[in-house]
Amino acid sequence: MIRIGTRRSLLAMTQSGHVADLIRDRLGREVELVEITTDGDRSQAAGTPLADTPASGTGVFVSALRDALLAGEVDVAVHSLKDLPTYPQAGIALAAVPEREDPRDVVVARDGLTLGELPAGSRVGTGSPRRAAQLAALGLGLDVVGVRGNVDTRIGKVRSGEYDAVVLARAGLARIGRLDEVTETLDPLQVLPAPGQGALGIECRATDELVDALAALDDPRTRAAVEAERAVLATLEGGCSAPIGTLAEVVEGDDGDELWVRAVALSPDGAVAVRMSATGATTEAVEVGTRLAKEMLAEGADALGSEAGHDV
Ligand SMILES: NCc1[nH]cc(CCC(=O)O)c1CC(=O)O
Repeated sequence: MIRIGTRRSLLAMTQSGHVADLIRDRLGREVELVEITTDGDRSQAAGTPLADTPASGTGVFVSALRDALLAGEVDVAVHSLKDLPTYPQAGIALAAVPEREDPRDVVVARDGLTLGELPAGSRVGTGSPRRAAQLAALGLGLDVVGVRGNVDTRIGKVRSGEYDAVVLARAGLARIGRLDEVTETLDPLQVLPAPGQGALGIECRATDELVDALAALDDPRTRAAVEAERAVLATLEGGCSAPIGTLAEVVEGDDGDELWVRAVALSPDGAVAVRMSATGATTEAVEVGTRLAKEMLAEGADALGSEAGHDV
């Protein structure tokens, strides 16, 4: 019996349930979901929501699941990959990255509108410096305002008229069956997603026999893409604190599959951006991402500061 530790939120339960199905179908093993209540959940219940990925350090949600793994209370933890820090955690293995959902950001706006149709001064909610900077860079005169809470809470602020629109990850809406709320899917040409967005990270204890078994759930194309994106993030984080968007895709090259990686680093107000791309072998994902980020730092990304630091 494999025990999967999960938070109680709808998105977490859906993601854990999806991985439970994969383990049953592909490994033929029995699975049980074990609920883990985190400090973050308690503080949300008490009415003071925390950011699930603070500007520095590992998010409270990620930490609680890893603690349960290391204590032997559960055998597997499922995370949104974009919530996982780039540096490894002692004793924990990232055993599998299954096939990714659509990584793009989407708009949920009043009256079925797109960003371009919203009048200047419209209130657009996002808690992410990456989204805020890229929205500002569109030059539409939108009023970008902070928003916290789960997906339902955020959509509710559009329904109630408090905001004209919110920007969210398409993958989160897809997983909880709310894609019908989407009024526009943002082209990565304009808004690049967070590193790892739309992908899941499946962790287990590094010494567990499960490391080898779970490898069967790994999708090599997704793994290559997210390794490149996380290398971009890790390298840029070392040299600047600007909001970052990046997307790696496996595309058809002259000699078969190759990785195509796009990335942007922006000043927090979106006024200055360094936007570049790189291609390379799918087997050299980390190298491609690292090289791209180093070029971006040399092109001025190192001077794009943000007190808010990194968020998703
Ligand atoms: N930090 C919030 C978070 N973490 C993962 C997702 C969505 C699912 C994903 O990107 O895999 C979201 C919500 C959002 O950004 O809209």
